[in-house]
Amino acid sequence: MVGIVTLTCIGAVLFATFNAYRNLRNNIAKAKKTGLPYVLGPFVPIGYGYLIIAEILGPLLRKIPIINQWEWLYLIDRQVSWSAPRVAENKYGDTYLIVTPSLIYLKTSSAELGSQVTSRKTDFLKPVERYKIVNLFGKSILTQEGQEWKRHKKIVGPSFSEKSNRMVFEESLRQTEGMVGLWASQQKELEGKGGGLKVEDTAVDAATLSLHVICAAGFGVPQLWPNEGEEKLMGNGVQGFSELDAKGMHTLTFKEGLNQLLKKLMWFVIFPQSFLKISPFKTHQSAYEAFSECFAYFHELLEVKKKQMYLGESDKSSMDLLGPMIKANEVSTTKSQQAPTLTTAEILGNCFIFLFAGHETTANNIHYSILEMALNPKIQRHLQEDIDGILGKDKPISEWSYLEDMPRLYNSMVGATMSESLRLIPAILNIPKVASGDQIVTIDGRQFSIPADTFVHLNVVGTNRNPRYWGEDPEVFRPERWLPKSGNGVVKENGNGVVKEKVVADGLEKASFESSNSGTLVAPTKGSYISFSEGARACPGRRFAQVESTAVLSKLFYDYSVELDVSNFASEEQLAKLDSRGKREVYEKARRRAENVIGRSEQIITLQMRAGDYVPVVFRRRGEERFLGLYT
Ligand code: HEM
Repeated sequence: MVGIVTLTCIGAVLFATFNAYRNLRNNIAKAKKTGLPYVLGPFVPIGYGYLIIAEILGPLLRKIPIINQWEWLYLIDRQVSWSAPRVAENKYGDTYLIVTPSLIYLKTSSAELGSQVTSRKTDFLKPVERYKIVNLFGKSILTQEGQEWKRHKKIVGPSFSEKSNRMVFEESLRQTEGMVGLWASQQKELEGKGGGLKVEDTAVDAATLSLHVICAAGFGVPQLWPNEGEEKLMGNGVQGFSELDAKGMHTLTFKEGLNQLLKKLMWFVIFPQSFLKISPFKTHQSAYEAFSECFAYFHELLEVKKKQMYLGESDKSSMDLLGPMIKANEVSTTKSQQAPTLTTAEILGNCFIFLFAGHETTANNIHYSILEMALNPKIQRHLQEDIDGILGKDKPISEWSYLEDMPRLYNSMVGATMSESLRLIPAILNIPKVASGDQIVTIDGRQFSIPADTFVHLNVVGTNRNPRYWGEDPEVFRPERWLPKSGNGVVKENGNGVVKEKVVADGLEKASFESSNSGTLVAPTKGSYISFSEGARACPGRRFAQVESTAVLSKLFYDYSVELDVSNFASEEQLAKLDSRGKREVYEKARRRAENVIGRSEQIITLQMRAGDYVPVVFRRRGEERFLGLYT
């Protein structure tokens, strides 16, 4: 008996090995035909199984002599585009393949190829089966392809309107005041004595702020900071959603539920919900609790909103992201054949996707932009000069105008700063696509045939830092490159390496902030700035995020300057004895540490600082800076 089992096992292994060998040979033949450079390997970290194997096996194999020379080992590091930007591209060129027995993988940092991939939406599909995990509440625009995606897009797309952008602007300003109010309440004694507002980890507060903005502008349920009273809601709160304590049968507040679910989402990747529900581990139980609380809240929210619509309050500003979906749901329940419809589960699915796709991404952009300002005092001063020039002195946020001020702020150093920050530190490292059949593409005037089912990764960092499009200093944080007429270092190409004239403003900026009379930001070469992706599947929340970041950064830097906290490198007494040069040396130490910490960032869902990493900063009232004046 044992003999038969052993023989069967050996037979199965031999068969699998032979099959793998045969497939590899086939794939090598296809790869050779493309004419693109390729590297061989047993697998690529696509899919959770391979990802886990790569995470465990990669570091082990990299320690073994001779084996550690294998290029493949470095290419499969899922952080490689961030941790070693453009190293592979410098060796193989902007486009290369990894060939394995199970698939051909293509990675590209070419704007020309990227544009073809994103614009040929039926030739290169989104591998939506890999996004299934976020179908926790129902299918959504993110997790659908083809006709189904079109149906979602038709309904969800109009949610991102100018009306909702205006709400985002106003809410972001209010929330920035709320966040600063929290910092001030935590350290009253420091401010006013020139001590400033010390913030240990800006990422945490930026995440809360961003969640508050989506809750209010997206779902009409404004939120409070812990130090604020309910009077701050000015009657706009929604019972059961806006309070600081859980009400009724709920064990978590709406905000706690969302926060907890977004933080613990990875558990739903690893285990089925049914297991998390009965798991003896606390962290699993709280992940499940967050899910079921959110499920209940989303249902209740729909009811509240439907009631508002029924009562003729559909124009209430809070209807924006949800309104079009609820209307489509009403159509679906009345079985009208005319308009596209959405089921209740699909509305919940899309609500969750807005939170999932829009919350951490925007928060990270705000967080890293603030840190870049602390690292680059001269740029910070330029930013503040622009803000002052646009807003004048002492303008309360109630007088900031979305139509007048927003476009001017966006098209100034403010928009330039967040765009530059997102160019160098994008939220997502790779944008995945799959070739739906053999596809002919053109790169530098040559045609290549990409085999069917090739898995494509558009390398966001590799593209955004490609010297071909970004001039001689693509690694340098230089927001001025986005401003027109500044020797901006954005190279316009026609795809054959021929430099064309510089062009300003892509369609989006023009359409979005059209009342601008202050010029527009430089539009990079098509396909060379892909932090929001491009084409039909580009981020629909782009303007939402841009408006939010613009408002937050403008308000913060209108009132405050940010400096790195140097208390780990010199005490107050030591600082008092130092001359300018000595103080600058201390600041440089803090800068080196901060750059190190930022460099260690990693992509879990989005690119963010590692758990336990943070860069403490101090916000000081304008005119009370300690270190910025040392950099003239
Ligand atoms: C700085 C902030 C943001 C960045 C960098 C960003 C980036 C992206 C990228 C790269 C994609 C394409 C992903 C892919 O193809 O795999 C995407 C898709 C998406 N984003 Fe954003 N996003 C941001 C903010 C937002 C916001 C605020 C929302 C909503 C409120 C949002 C909603 C979505 C949705 C629904 C999709 C899926 C679109 C589709 O598949 O058709 N994003 N985003």
